[in-house]
Amino acid sequence: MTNLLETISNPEDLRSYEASKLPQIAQELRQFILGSVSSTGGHLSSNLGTVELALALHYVFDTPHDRIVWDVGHQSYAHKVLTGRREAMSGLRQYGGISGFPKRSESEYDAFGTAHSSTSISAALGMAVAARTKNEKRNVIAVIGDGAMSAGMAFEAMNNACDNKKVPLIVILNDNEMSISPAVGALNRYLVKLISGSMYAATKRGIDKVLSVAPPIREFAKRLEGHAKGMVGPATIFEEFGFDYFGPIDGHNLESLISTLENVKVLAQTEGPQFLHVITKKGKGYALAEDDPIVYHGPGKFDPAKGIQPSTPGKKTYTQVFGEWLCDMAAADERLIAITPAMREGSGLVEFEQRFPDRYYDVGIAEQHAVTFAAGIACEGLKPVVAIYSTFLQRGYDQLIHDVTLQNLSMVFAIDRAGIVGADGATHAGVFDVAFLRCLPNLVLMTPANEQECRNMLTTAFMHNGPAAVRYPRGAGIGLETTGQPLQALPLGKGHVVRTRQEGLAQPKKKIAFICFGPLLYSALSVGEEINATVVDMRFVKPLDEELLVQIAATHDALVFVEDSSVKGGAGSACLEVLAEKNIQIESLQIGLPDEYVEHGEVSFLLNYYGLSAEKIKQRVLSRFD
Ligand SMILES: Cc1ncc(C[n+]2csc(CCOP(=O)(O)OP(=O)(O)O)c2C)c(N)n1
Ligand SMILES: CC(=O)[C@@H](O)[C@H](O)COP(=O)(O)O
Ligand SMILES: [Mg+2]
Repeated sequence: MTNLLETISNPEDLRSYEASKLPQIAQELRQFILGSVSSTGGHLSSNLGTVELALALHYVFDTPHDRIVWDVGHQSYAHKVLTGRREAMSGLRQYGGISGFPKRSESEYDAFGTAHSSTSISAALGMAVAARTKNEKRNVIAVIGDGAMSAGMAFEAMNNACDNKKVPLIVILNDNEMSISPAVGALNRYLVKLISGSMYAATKRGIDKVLSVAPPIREFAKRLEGHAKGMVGPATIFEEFGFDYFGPIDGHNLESLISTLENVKVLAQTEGPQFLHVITKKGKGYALAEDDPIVYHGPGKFDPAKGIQPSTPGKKTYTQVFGEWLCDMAAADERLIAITPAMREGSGLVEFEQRFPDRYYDVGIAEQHAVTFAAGIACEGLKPVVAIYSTFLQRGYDQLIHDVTLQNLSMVFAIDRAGIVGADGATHAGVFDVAFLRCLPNLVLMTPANEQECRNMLTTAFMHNGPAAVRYPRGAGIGLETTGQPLQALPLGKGHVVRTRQEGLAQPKKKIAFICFGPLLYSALSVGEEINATVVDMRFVKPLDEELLVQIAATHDALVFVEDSSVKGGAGSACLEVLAEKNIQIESLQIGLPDEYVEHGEVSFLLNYYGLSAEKIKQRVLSRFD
């Protein structure tokens, strides 16, 4: 049988097929995604779940003239394949290859860049308003998951959407009852009720087969009228927001999807904002992913025939170090409360939830709420630990200022994924936190160079009377064993000298000192050994060990600041501010991430690319000072 997927270079090709061919294309597409993602790594479960939806959308709508905004965008692989990037999928998330998320610069079909959740309805509404203002006939579709729908931004957008009456906005809720871990919260419970209620009503009334075939347009119109007159039972929350609501329908039934979308398309142009609720299965079509969509949410490479195999334990990741510390600290101090905005697995909280369920809060994709919720807990004398990725803390910045640091509340921010994160790229790189945190009064900010320091810093943060943050990277440390180590705090604002340059050696001509923040200390140390430089582990970005800095400046000819965060506004800049204030002049070089967005790719490759590998650090230092 001819492989139809291979004949499709763009959605026009897809639209040239009879609808009866779509199930075959869906099957080929699903197989392709499984084969492709298992050979590159990437987001699998969500993509297997949206194959039919992507096909139906590109079949019914006139893309790229009509706009599709994929929320988070981790489910956009089928869309990528159908829009000319089938071959490029082999380079997915690798340096120079295509992104794992929609990206405007990558394709005209990527209407909006996404990766951080819950932006789709706002962006789509903006596009729909623009279309109406410019008198362009265009449909704009936001595809948003049930997890992403839990965030404040999605509600802010819905709150605003129907005030802009008659804009051609279509919101599709892709409901698979999962976030990365099981979806949480009242909205999730409401959706579950909505699904079971609708199915019940449909069966009882024997009218539209809600989960199989969609009603024709006159049935849609009848239902709209019925809702308006309050005849079809209570309105859904989405109708209360002002949308026309349809569904739930089976998001794997192409016939139903296509006829429903055709109807919704007409209604959006005449009636304004439409809301379609589709039910999908995360991991659909690959039994292992259906059974465990969490493990297959974002796997590395694996053999699809065998599935993901247990790996031989290697060095512990910082996430594991944090997860262990959290359990140890919770056992030692019952004031500890752990909070995650929907990142239980990624942040290392699985064991904590099992052991301390009463002190565990998954608040959904709600970083702003997570921070202020923790602030409230801190006001009452308990000790919240907010486990959050650096990039997602960006969402909670005002809360961090206004609710936490301004009130000098005692709480801990365990900031994971600081620095370069690798395959997720620019949207997820944790490179701005040092710059945006170090300017906040009252906040203590620590950068561990290794696992033991990480554990000690978390303890320091926990014991500190005020807000404190520890930022640590994705992946493993140097291999220090922290299990069972005492919970020991460090002296506040004190760095330490790891290596002292030896006097009397000929090379290099200048006395150089590396002033390091975080895990790049070990790259600097290996260069320091080679070129006979002093190496300092500063530990604290705030408060800075000014005394040590001044002393090192007084005894060296040049300072090299090393950090895995943005040079602009970074820790090196903090040191230079102190030196300038004290009128100390010394040659210096700042090594960190440049004033540009970090690409996706392997971490080791990117470190080298951005001049942060030991080899590149050496080259840069010698070419500057030797
Ligand atoms: C602001 C923000 N917080 C957290 C995440 C991490 N994250 C990515 S996907 C995801 C779950 C999304 O669930 P849903 O929208 O239902 O999509 P599904 O994974 O079920 O396909 C989370 C929490 C993110 N991308 N953005
Ligand atoms: C799409 C998204 O935001 C997450 O799935 C993210 O890709 C997870 O990253 P980690 O693999 O670092 O947990
Ligand atoms: Mg979901």
